[in-house]
Amino acid sequence: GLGLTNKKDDNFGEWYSEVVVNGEMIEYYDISGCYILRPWTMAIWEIMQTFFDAEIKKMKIKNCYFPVFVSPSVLEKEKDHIEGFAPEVAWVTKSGKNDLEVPIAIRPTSETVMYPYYSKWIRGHRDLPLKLNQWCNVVRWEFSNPTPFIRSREFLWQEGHTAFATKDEADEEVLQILELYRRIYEEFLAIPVVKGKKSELEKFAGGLYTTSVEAFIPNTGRGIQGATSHCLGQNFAKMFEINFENEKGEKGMVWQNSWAYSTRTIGVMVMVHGDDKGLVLPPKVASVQVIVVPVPYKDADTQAIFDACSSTVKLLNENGFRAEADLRDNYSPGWKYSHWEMKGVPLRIEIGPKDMANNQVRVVCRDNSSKVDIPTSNLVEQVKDILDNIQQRLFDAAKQKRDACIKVAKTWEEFAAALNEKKLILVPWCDEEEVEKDVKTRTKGDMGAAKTLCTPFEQPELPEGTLCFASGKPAKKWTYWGRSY
Ligand SMILES: O=C1CCCN[C@@H]1CCCn1cnc2ccccc2c1=O
Repeated sequence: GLGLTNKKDDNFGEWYSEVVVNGEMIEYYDISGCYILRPWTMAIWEIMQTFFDAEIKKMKIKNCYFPVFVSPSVLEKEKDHIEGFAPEVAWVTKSGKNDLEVPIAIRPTSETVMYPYYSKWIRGHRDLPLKLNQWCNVVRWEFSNPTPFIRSREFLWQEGHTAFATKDEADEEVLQILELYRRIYEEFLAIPVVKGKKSELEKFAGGLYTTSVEAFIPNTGRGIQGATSHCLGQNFAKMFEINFENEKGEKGMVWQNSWAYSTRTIGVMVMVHGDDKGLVLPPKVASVQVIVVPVPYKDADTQAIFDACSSTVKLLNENGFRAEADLRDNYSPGWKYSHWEMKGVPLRIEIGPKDMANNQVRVVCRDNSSKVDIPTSNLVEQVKDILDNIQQRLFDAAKQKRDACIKVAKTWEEFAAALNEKKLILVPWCDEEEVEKDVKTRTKGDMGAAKTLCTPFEQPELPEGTLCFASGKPAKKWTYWGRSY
C-alpha cells in the first residue's frame, strides 16, 4: 500500500529513510554513503540556489569553477589544516590499468585548490577584494553512519572564498553571509536557527573564527550545524603567500573568509516538518505548491471536471504559483490524495460535480489537514493567503517545538538531566577549552558526547558571580550545548 510503515515518533531513523524514498526525493545507490538526488530534491535545491545566487551577485561575488582534483602537494600544504581531515580524503590512484605516478585527491573543500591562484592573481590593492563562489560537489569519505542529505560521502554545496585588504571588510562579510543562511532556513525552509560563534575547539582549525546557524532536531534531541561562515584571518594568506601592496606601497597579507551551505539543508527540512503521512514541504521551496485533483462522479460530466482542473492550474501558473493537475485516469482520487501527501505538496485542490455546480473548489492544507471550500471568483487571492499561512504555520510550529526543547542549566546535575531528556541546553560557561574537552569525556557514550553548538550572538543577562556549569569557574558567556549530528 501507500502509507509509511514507520512512525516518526516511534523509530525516527527508519521513518526518515522511508520518507525520503517514498517522497521520491532520494534513491539509494549501490555505493554506501552515496545517494541519487531525484528531481523532487533538485527542484528544492534550485529554488534555494536561485535565491542565494541572486543575493551574492548583489554583493559583487562572482561564480567560478575550479577542478575537482587536488594535487597532494597543495592539499598537504599546512599540516594543522589537514591533519584531522586526512582520513576523509578520497584519492584517485589509477587510470585504466595503470597506476598514476602521483595519486590525486578529490576535493573535500577547495581552499587548497583555489588559494595558490589567489596568490597569483592578487598583486596590488586594486586586485582586492577578490570574491569568488562556486556551486559544486565535494567528497569526504566519512565512516560514521551515512544518512541521506545529512551525512553523505558526496554532497552538493556552494563554497564562497573571499579576500580583502582589511579585517573589517572580512568581519562584515562573514555576518552578511550568515544572515543569508538564516534567511535560507527561516524564510524558505521554515526552520528556526540560532546564529552564533563556534568555540575554539569546534571552529574550523585553519581559520580565525567560525560563525554558524544551528538548527535542532526535536525527535533525536540533536543539534545540527546548518551552515558556516568562517573568517580565516590571515592564516591561509600566510600559507599560500597571498599578499598585496597597499596604497602606501607596503606589503600586507590579505584577510579571507570562506562560507558554505549544502544539501544538508534539505535533510533538516525533512526531519523538522515531515510527519506520518510523509514529507511536508514549505510552500516557498515546494516544486509543486498546489496539486489539483479531479473527483469524477459516475453520471457527472467528467470532461467538464477535467477542463476545470486544467483551467485552475493555468490560472494559478499565470499568477506565479507552481501548480499541477493529476489527471491520470488509472488512479483513484483517494490514491492521488495519499500520493501527493506523501510527497509533501502544501496544498491540494479537489474539484467534483458539487464544486462545479457551486462555482467553488475544496482546498486541503497538507500541514494541518484543514479543509475549506472557496469560491472560484477570487481563487488566486485565497490560494496566495493560504500558502502564506502554511509557510508561517510551519515556521511557528517548528519554533514552538524547538523552544520547548531548550533548557537552561546552571549546574552539572541540571545539565546531565537535560542531556538525558534530549534537550538543547543553554548554560553559563567559563569558555575554557580544557573544560569543553572534559565535558566531552564525561558525557561520552553510545549516544555520542555533548559538545558546544554555538555561543549565541544574542546573549541573555549574565549576572556577576555566575559560575560555569561544569568547572565552577566564573562564567564568561551563555553557550548552547547538546548532542549533535
Ligand atoms: O566549511 C567551510 C566553508 C567552505 C569552505 N571550506 C570551509 C572549511 C572546510 C573544513 N574542512 C572540512 N572537511 C575536510 C575534509 C577533508 C579535508 C579538508 C577538510 C576541511 O578543510
